[in-house]
Amino acid sequence: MRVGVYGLGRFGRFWAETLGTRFEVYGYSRTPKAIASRHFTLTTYEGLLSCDVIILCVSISAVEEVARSLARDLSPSTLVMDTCSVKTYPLEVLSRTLPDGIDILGTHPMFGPDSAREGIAGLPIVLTPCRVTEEVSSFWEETFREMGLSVHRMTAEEHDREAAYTQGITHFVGRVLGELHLEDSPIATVGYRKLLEIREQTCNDPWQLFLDLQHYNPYTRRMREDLAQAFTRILAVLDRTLDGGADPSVR
Ligand SMILES: O=C(O)C(=O)C[C@]1(C(=O)O)C=C[C@@H](O)C=C1
Repeated sequence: MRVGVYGLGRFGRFWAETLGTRFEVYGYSRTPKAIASRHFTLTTYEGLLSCDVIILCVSISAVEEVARSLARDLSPSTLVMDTCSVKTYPLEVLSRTLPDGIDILGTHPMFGPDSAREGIAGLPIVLTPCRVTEEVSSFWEETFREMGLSVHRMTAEEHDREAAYTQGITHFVGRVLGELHLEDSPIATVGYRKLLEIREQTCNDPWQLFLDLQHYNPYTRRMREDLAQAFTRILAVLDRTLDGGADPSVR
């Protein structure tokens, strides 16, 4: 099976290398800067089109444009797999844009080059079958299991609802911490070090990922509002207890 990876940014490169240990992987990048790797072969757009499976590793906001060009050029029965950090929006775009004969399987590897530095064993991946036979979905589910991943099948809606309050909240808090220019300290507590780690990991990702996570997941707005209200509630409790002398155990 020839597996094509469309997009060789930080994640695309990492995923092409990881899959290249099991499959014949061809990496395609629209920017001419892409560098070859031991585990995959660089290819042209035409080379990518000849693959049996094409894995999209592009930003969420680029999916529509990429899908439009693939829709014109793909041969029937190709499997297109996305890897976006949200699921409802890209799967809606792919089903609307790609012709009927093209299979679509949604995935979200819940890790990247930073979080999988020690390997991918035990890390979660979400599988959202969209327009694909059960046989193909099961093949990839089994493949990811054999690679040591923890596979979770869920609908796009279930994924986005849950991811808003797990990944979405983490990136939001990480970016807020990034605004504070916090420094390491010789007396740093374990908890503080964890905060710095969250800042590093989230701010290391492209700014576009942050924007797209907050924009294209329909549940992140609510998460941000909940967070803002929680912040305000805690400040109000402090104001009441510190300034008014109220009992601090009463909230
Ligand atoms: O390991 C990294 O580099 C990541 O940032 C991975 C990370 C995350 O931890 O939020 C970022 C985007 C993907 O959707 C999944 C996971």
